[in-house]
Formats: sequence, C-alpha cells, structure tokens
Amino acid sequence: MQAVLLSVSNLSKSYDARRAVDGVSFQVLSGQTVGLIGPNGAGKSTTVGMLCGLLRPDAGEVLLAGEPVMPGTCDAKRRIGLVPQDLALYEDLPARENLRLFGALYGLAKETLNRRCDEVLALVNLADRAKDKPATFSGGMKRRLNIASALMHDPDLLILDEPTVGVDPQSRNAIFDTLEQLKARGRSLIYTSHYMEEVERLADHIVIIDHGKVLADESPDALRRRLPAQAALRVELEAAASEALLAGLRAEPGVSTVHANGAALDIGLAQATDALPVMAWLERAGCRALHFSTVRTSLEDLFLNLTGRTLRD
Ligand SMILES: Nc1ncnc2c1ncn2[C@@H]1O[C@H](COP(=O)(O)OP(=O)(O)OP(=O)(O)O)[C@@H](O)[C@H]1O
Repeated sequence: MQAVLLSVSNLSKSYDARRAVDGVSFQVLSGQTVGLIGPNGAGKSTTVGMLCGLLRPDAGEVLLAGEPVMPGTCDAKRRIGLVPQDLALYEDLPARENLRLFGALYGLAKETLNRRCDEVLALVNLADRAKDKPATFSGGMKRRLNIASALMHDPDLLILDEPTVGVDPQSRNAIFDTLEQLKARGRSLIYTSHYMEEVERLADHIVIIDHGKVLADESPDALRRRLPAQAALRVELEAAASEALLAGLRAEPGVSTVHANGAALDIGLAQATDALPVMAWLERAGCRALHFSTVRTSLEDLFLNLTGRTLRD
C-alpha cells in the first residue's frame, strides 16, 4: 500500500469577510498525482499557498510525511517544490544562472548545483537554451524553466499552480512529457487547473473544489461512474422552450438532465442511442430544431451537474 505523503485536514482561510478556503481535506499518497480542479476563484491558489507553507491557515493543518508545513517551518518545506501561477524568473539572467540561483537558495553544494542544472534542463527539454536569457523565450519555454527551478532541490512533492496558462500547444505537450517523466520516477504531484482534460490526463486522483469547499475527491474512473449521462444531445431550437415542454422532456425515457439556455438545450442521455427518440419527441411537441449534435459526456459535465455551472464562464 502507498504511504500518505501529504495530509490536508480541514484547511480554512478567509480574506476579510470572504472565505476563500472552507474546510478542505484530502490526501496525496506517495507517487500519486492529484489534480485540484475548480473554476476561477474556487480557492485553488489559496489552498496551494497553505500546502507550501507560504500562507498561514485560519484553521486546519498540512502534514508532509507527518511533519507540519507552516510559515516559519523549514524541514518539511524543503521536500516541496512550488511552480507558482505567476512566473518567478530573472528575465536577464541566462536560464542556467536562474537555476543556479534557485539551487543556491536551497543550499545545494557547487557540484550538486551543476549536476542538477544539467538534469533539470534535460528534463524540461531546454538543454540547448541553457545560455539564453528568459527574456528571449516564448511563454511556454519560460513556464518550463519555471518548472525546472522548482525541481532543483529534487523535491518529493511538486505543486504546480495552473502551469499551462498562456502556453502554446507544443510547450503544453512538453510540460506534460516532463510531468509524466516525474511520475514515472515516483515523484508525487499536485496539479491545479480549470481544464478538466488536463487533470484527467495526469491525475490518479481528482479533487473538485468550488467556493472553497471540496465537492468530490475520487479517482477519474469513480468520478466517471458518477456522471448521470453518458452522452449529451445539444439542440438549438427556433425559439426558447416553455417550462412545460422542459418538464415533459425531463420525464422522457433516456433523458437524465436538461439544461436550457434560451433556445439552446443541453440534454443528458443515458445512452447515445437515446438521441433519435428524443429528437422525434421534440418534433412531435412542435419544436423546430435549427441545429443539433451529440457528444460523449466528459468529467467537465460532472462539474456542471454538481454545481449547475460550467468550469469556465
Ligand atoms: N490576497 C487576497 N486578498 C483578498 N482576497 C483574495 C486574495 N487572494 C484570493 N482572494 C479571493 O479568494 C477567493 C479564492 O481565490 P484563489 O486565488 O485562491 O482561487 P483560484 O481557484 O486559485 O482562482 P484562479 O483560478 O482565478 O487563480 C477569490 O474570491 C479571490 O478573490
């Protein structure tokens, strides 16, 4: 059985009257990747700040291998690497010198510094740009260097706060390659995002957070089993449907959910094959469809189902 590396219990934090994090608990097992997902303002960055000991919780505690992580403590924090949402790099210092600086801050000896620079530059695929300044890098390359700097002290747990914001698709894939390599080497990761497909790709376990509270804390497979619909029928009608019609639609066999946004209907179906009977029902009810499509549901739909809102506005 995997040992518990990080244990988060009942974390809470308010900014004045606003409760940003409200009783958050979860665990990260050794070697596990946990995806922390929620919309803008859900409380992810505030949680991350407390996990790294940068922010003091109002209540609750964070233990890394049994040791408390708090502002002012040191030992446990040395085992954590943080990739913050905002880039933390010196633009006019060559990439390798940036890394040496971060390594020196962690007290690495000279030989270890040089070796780790080579290792992490190779890991993030920037070995050929070691002498160049970040000021000449693309957004994605800067992100990769930012990840490299958090890895200099070879942490057991790497925490990444929305590492793909402003990143081109090629660099995004390079970031995933790096993280997959770290996973294969047994490192533990916490990855925050408001993109479910990113979290699904990497995470062994997903914690869904909204308004500072944990809504779900399960494996991707267990979450998928909670989806009320396996497919969705999206229909654009000529005019908005009446409440009576929506109620009738909800009562139809095979229909699990109906969300209406003006003339657009998003109909959750138990099976993709329920789409045709539902279209026939709409026609019999006198609704003219201008456009329709069917899609397989994804974990993004689970968030919609749990909160009535989409992950991104
Ligand atoms: N320093 C601060 N002072 C006051 N309020 C804050 C501060 N930092 C965050 N908040 C508020 O706390 C709530 C949670 O914010 P937080 O940044 O933790 O969420 P998030 O999920 O990381 O969002 P995003 O994806 O936009 O970064 C929000 O309502 C935010 O406005």
